[in-house]
Amino acid sequence: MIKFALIKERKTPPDRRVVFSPKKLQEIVQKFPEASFKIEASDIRIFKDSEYEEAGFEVSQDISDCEVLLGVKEVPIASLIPNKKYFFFSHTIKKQPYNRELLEAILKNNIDLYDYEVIVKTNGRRLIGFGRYAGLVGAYNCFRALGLRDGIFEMPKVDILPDLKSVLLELDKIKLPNIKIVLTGSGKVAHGAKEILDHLKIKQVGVEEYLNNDFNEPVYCLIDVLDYNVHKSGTNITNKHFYSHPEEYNSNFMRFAEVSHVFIAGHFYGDGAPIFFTQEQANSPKFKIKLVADVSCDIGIPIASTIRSSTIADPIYGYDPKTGEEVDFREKSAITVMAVDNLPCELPKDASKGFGDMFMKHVIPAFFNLDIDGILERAKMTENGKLAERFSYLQNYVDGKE
Ligand SMILES: NC(=O)c1ccc[n+]([C@@H]2O[C@H](COP(=O)([O-])OP(=O)(O)OC[C@H]3O[C@@H](n4cnc5c(N)ncnc54)[C@H](O)[C@@H]3O)[C@@H](O)[C@H]2O)c1
Repeated sequence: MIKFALIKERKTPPDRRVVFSPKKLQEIVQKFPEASFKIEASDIRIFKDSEYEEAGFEVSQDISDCEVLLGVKEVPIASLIPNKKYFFFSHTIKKQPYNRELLEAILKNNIDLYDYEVIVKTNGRRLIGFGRYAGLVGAYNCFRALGLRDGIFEMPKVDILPDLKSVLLELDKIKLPNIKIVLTGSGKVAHGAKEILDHLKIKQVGVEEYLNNDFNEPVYCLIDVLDYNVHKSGTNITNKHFYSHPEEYNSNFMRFAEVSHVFIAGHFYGDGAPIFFTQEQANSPKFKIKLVADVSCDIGIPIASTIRSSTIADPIYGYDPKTGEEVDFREKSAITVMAVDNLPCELPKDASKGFGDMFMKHVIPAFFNLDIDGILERAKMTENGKLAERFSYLQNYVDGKE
């Protein structure tokens, strides 16, 4: 028998998401009778404690008898229970300075940490994440910002809507002007954003058509790394080559910036990759983009206008390309920016359900099939108070030496 617990989220601002809904848990225990689940009491979770109890699960303040603890966001150091297996987004794999002490505490407390970001296939492709919901909410927020800025329509904020269905109903009420939208990426975020564009029946066009033609309807173009970067030799190789040698490429994004009104950023930006546009480029008379919905949300470097992340409470700001400073998003000279970095939190019920489906499909079986596909092995960052081999590159970071 493996005893799992759904732990309470303790980060501020409160995160209402959870790994499994009560219904999903019922499905799991039916399929895997050797799994049991206890729920740590929480007054902020999107599903109430009483809903788990009604589904037949024990809710308690004490989950210390459980072996595998499942959370979403970082667990505060003071709340870590030693000698457990934890699953959560630790935000340490890129050596994020603000979580160095957390990883150090995880090692000191002999915790086995499994991070959702490294639950991957053998080819390294991620299996689990909230990306789709970030893309869905990010694209919705993009049109909400457009409506507010240009005074052409008003849309409610997603976090006051109950679910995705209501979000789609709100989109049905708007009419877009004849804009050109460029959407970057090829993963879950980009595809989530694409779902919204397709729901709005915006026409998708190919790169050449997008760059060269005018349209009498709104259109979008979905572009990937070799569309917006070009190898220094002038001949592009493969996406894989770009991922491993980004420094051999130059940005080719300006050709899109010169014809697009809106940029929805849904790509993954790897270290050393060419930047999308600089302040200087944003200042050039040819630069046309006036709204950036930056779901990728890498601050400061790749997209000059993303000078900070924004919040669900206050999602939109303006960027003045002349000064590089923040201004009111309604100012004529401004590029409007939406850069909320916790977008899936705006849709906690759907995001939790979707996440639970993926976790059930890709991870739960691994606990009961001796991990034949190596899913758990690859995702295990720490064991016996040490970093796993795959994560030994984090040693200097944990030791405070970089
Ligand atoms: N704002 C938010 O709330 C929010 C939420 C979730 C994700 N995100 C961010 O959105 C971005 C995309 O996330 P996702 O869920 O779509 O990721 P994903 O893992 O689903 O997709 C990433 C894509 O990028 C490609 N890729 C892999 N390595 C790359 C590299 N070195 N350079 C360029 N591309 C590479 C992959 O092949 C894949 O197609 C990430 O930066 C993520 O942090 C933001």
